Amino acid sequence: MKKKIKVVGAIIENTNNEILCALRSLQMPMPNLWEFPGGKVEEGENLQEAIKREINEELSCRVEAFEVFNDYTHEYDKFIVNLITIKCKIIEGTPVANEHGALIWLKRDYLSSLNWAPADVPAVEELMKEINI
Ligand SMILES: Nc1nc2c([nH]c(=O)n2[C@H]2C[C@H](O)[C@@H](COP(=O)(O)OP(=O)(O)OP(=O)(O)O)O2)c(=O)[nH]1
Repeated sequence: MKKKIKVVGAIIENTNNEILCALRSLQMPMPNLWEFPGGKVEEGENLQEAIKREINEELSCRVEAFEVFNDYTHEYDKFIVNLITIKCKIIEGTPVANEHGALIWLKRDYLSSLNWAPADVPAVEELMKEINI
């Protein structure tokens, strides 16, 4: 049976209404795909705790986590990912790519120009449907 992992991803928007997109590095599994920064939820952690910890580790900044934005399960060849995206706001620091190949801020309209991890596609589509200011 395939292993199922629970993963949280942060949807971080800046004051220009751009979304933070992160490129998985060549050292990571599933390299060269774009994702929402985050990672696996550890045992005993709630989603909010997990996303704050992951963002601190990966981007060296602190976020406030709001509501769940999208919850989608995707079956990859070797495992199943339940990706839960959460809207977040940076409350301290500026994102630094400690682990990712690149970080970019993109307006919603351009999100589909990136090659996203398959589990992220529904969240990306939902974001693109949100009203652009
Ligand atoms: N972080 C993140 N992972 C995603 C997304 N979409 C998606 O399919 N994944 C997959 C890639 C990985 O197989 C898995 C998350 O693993 P990870 O390697 O980022 O998690 P982690 O930081 O806890 O890693 P680790 O050091 O414990 O191995 O979920 C996404 O938007 N963000």
